[in-house]
Formats: sequence, structure tokens, C-alpha cells
Amino acid sequence: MTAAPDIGSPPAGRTAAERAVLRLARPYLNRLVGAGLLAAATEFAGLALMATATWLLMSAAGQPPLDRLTVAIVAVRALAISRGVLRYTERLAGHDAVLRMITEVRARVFATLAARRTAGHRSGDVLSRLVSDVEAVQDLLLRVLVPGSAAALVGVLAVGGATLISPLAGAALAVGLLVAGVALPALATVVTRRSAAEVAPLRGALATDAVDLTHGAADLAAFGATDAALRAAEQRAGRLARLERRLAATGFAVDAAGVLVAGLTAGAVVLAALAADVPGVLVGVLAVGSLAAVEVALALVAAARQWTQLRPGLTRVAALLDEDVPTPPTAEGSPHPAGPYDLRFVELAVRYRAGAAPALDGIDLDLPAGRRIAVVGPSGAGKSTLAAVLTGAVRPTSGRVELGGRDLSTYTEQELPRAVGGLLAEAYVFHATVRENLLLGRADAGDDELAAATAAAGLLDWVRAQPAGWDTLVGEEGGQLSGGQRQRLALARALLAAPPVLVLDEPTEGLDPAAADAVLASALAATPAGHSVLLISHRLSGLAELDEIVVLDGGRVIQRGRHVDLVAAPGWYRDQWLLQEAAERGYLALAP
Ligand SMILES: Nc1ncnc2c1ncn2[C@@H]1O[C@H](COP(=O)(O)OP(=O)(O)OP(=O)(O)O)[C@@H](O)[C@H]1O
Repeated sequence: MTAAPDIGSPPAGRTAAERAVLRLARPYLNRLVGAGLLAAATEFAGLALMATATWLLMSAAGQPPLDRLTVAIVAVRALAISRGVLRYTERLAGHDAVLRMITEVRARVFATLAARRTAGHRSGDVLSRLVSDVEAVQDLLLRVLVPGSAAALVGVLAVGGATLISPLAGAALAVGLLVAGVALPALATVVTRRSAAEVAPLRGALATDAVDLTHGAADLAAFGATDAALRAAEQRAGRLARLERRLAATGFAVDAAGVLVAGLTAGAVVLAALAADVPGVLVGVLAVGSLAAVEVALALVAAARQWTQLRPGLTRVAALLDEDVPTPPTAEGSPHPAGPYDLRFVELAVRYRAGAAPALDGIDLDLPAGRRIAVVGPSGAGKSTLAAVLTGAVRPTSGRVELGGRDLSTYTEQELPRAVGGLLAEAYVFHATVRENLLLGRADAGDDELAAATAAAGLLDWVRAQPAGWDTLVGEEGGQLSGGQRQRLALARALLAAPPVLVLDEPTEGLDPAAADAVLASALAATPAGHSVLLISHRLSGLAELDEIVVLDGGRVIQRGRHVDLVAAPGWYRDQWLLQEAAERGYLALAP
């Protein structure tokens, strides 16, 4: 298995993203073409309405018999009504096609992201892909391709109509339409591309600033860094405002150029028609029709601007969709994986980023079912990465993990949590009651089981002391609990789930030494016999009962054995043990 490619890597070629979107749109092509034709019919009805109304007004000025005008009067009414109806149907058809397609795109993007649960993808990043990047696909079709092709079609029809009246006027209109529909959009893209590319990351940075300045307000104030942080945010906001002003000014100049092109085109068409001796009424029709046709073509300027803004999102979605989504194997995938859960790490290596030092570097470990081991080591040694591989949150770069004789990667997303689970680093406590947080571990647990798990985590007395008991609300992210209580609640939830392979990543973090020893002992005692335990810990106290202790450093196993043997041998474990003992003796001597 190889590490996933960088999430932002663009696909080859400048229009590869658009081609990928069109490939996806293929099943909905009929509907999209229908929407495009309806959009063209809408624009054409508008243009025909202007031309017919002009003919009607100019002809009426000559006071002909009314019956010569009847058809035009009816046509004006019919065109006015049909324009509205056509616009409505076009929106309906376009959105129907695109929303059907987008559901599928979202599902595929989600499946690809879920299959690439390598580290380095933050949840916010994933959310932005699911929401904004997928919307870029929607906008490309609805705001760029459908209106763009409609404008092109109407332009061709308008030139055809004008040519029937006067070929020279048709040629003048064709030139005007090319300037308005091709040259101006290209110019708008070129002059705004650089600023537009800078605006998106700046907006992202400002959103991050807003979060940091509010969530981190207390810490910024404590370190006297509030002013500096505010100044940095203000500078970014100023730069964004300058860029947006520049974009607005450029947009205004392009729009003004569009109006100029419309006027010049109409003028050229009139001159050409006069030179060709076209009757006066038809010259008027050509003039107004040209203005309306250029107006339609100018919609391409807006489409081009939109396209420039959509490109980064499209490129990312296309990069994701180009990947083959590995479908989880189902042949062996019964919902209840067969035990016993012997665990083997074979030459396991994890590298978070190409070129970075490996977080795990050739780990070989055997954990027969029912064995209890601790993984210890200095900060950054790779302990949490080992747990993350085991729970499927991080995929190995090389080597493998076998669970119950099967490669871990063959476990489905339903199977794995039934076999492996526990308390992971920075466990999340939900804004719900104590009971609801616990039932996440095992939905059908009764009160006795809740009480047993909570007692093992040392939280039962606190729950009993609360007026609302199990129904006590814990606040957002457990904000109404102390750090220690939050940790105990998360531990109780893991103990209640009691998976056959229990991972406990720093279960006693935030507890004082005496409480930590007591909680660890009761948690291990509460784990059913036959269940394996992989305990990750900074503290070396309380590990004497474990079957084995594995010391990691720099992603490699540097020592292993039982506690008594490791404290007797020179090495990291004994040094650390002596240091921690001295520190905790000092702490206990000072504790009241
Ligand atoms: N999501 C990530 N992206 C990139 N690198 C990471 C990521 N998580 C961990 N690392 C790197 O992998 C290495 C091992 O980290 P890991 O969290 O597994 O260590 P640890 O032993 O659990 O450390 P600690 O005891 O401080 O929690 C570190 O060098 C760390 O910088």
C-alpha cells in the first residue's frame, strides 16, 4: 500500500479538471443539453422580442392598416410570455440534471476521502471539499457551460438572421459578437486571474484569524499577544480589501468596455445596413437586435469570471475523482469478524509525508489474544501513530497489520470498530448527557453496566453526586467537566464498549499520580479476560502487571520486556522510571 498523493495535486493539463467534470456529466448529458437549448430559447425569445417590438414601433409610425401589424402584436405578447416560461423551465431542467449529478459526485468524493484516511487531512479540509469544491462542479455546469453554450448558439442565430437581411451587417455583427463573447471574457480572465487566486487563500486565512482570535482570546491575552494578532489580522483584511477593490475596478472597466462594444457593434451594423440600402425599418431592427445580441454575448464575461474562481475547487475535485476508490472487500466481510483476535504488526512503517522522517519504522510485534502490553517512549516516538494504524485511522505506508489472521485493510468499516476500539488521543466528549456520552460505547448497556464502567474510570461518585445523575449535561466538548472528569468519562465509554482489542491512549492523562495509578489498575481489572489491551502511556507507574512493555523511539522498538526486567537493565526505560519516581515522590511530598 502506498501513501496517498497530496490532496491538492492538480491533474495534468489545463482543462483536465473540466474534462473530468464532463465525464461525470455524461449520464446526464440529455438533460443538460435540454437545459442548454431552453436557455438558448429564452435568450432568443428576448432578442426576438426586442427586434419584433422595434419593427412594430417603427412600422406603426407609418400608420399602416392595423391588420398588417396584428401578427407582430401577437408575436410580441407571445414572446414576452414565452420568455418567462422558458426561463422557468430552463432553471428547472438545469437544476434537476445538476442536482442529480452532484449527489453522485458528493458520494464519490466522500468515498474517496474516506478511503484515504491517511493523516494530514484535517476535518475542516474534508468538509470544505465536500461542500465548496463540489459546489464548484455544480456552478461550472449551471453558471458557465449552460449559459455559455446558450449565448454561443444565440450569437450564431443572430448573425444568421442579420446576414439574411444584409451580409455586410451580419459580418459586422459577427465581429462585435466575437469581441464581446470571446475577446472580452478572455481579457477578463487574464486581468483577474492573479488577484482572484490571491483572494481565496486570504479569505481562508481571515476565517482562521477569526477563529483564533475568538477561541484563543484568553491565551493571546495571557501572553500579551492580542495586539500583535489583531495587527496581523488587520493587515490581511487590508490586503484583501485592496485586492477586492482592484477586482471590482477591473470588473467595472471590463463591463464598461462591454457597453462600448455593444454601441460600436450597433453603429457598425447600421452603417453596413445603410451602405447595403436596407429599408429603414429593418435598419432599426438590426440596430436594436445587435444591441440585444451583444448583451447576450456579454454574459460570457460573467461566465469567464465565474470559471476563474471555480478552477481551484474543480482541480481538487478532479484530482480526487481521478483516483480509483478502493471498494472494501466483502467476500470475507461478515459483520461479526471471527475471533480470536491475535494481533501481529509485520514490518510496519508509516510516513505522514513523503520525505519526512517515518513515524513508525519497521515495527514487528506479536500480541496474542488476551495479552496486555504497554507502549511507552519519548514524545513523538510513534505511540499514537501505532494506535491510529490499529483503529484504521492511519494506513501503513508499508508492512502490514494482521488481526485474527486477516490483513487489517480487509476489515470493513463496520467490522473494524467491533474488533478494535477504545480511548484514543484527545477523545471527544459530546454536548449531551453523561448517559448519552456513555451509550456511544455500547448502545444497549443497562444501568448496572454504566455504573460498572463509570466506577472503573473513577467517575461514579461524581455522577451520583450530581442532581441530574446520568442525565447531567456535560456542555460543549465537555466544557462543564474538569479535564480529569472528561478523561474519566471518555475512559468509561471505552471500557463500556469493551472491544476484543482495547486501545487506551493515555487513559490517565490529566489525573494526579495517585488517581492515575488507581484508575489504571481498575480499568485493567475491568477489562474482560481474553481481551487484548494496548496501553499507550507516558507514565511508567502501574505497568508492573502488564505482560510486556514495548519502548519506542523514533518509530522503532528500542527495548521490550516486563517491567521488572526493564527497570533492572540500563536504558531509556530505567532512566525514565527513576526520573518519574523522583518527580512523583516530590509531588506526593508536596501534595496536601
Ligand atoms: N497527523 C500528522 N501529520 C504529520 N505528522 C504527524 C502526524 N501525527 C504525528 N506526526 C508525527 O509522527 C511522529 C510520531 O507522532 P505520534 O503522535 O505517533 O508520537 P507519540 O509517541 O504518540 O507522541 P506523544 O507522546 O507526544 O503523543 C511525530 O514526529 C509527529 O510529528
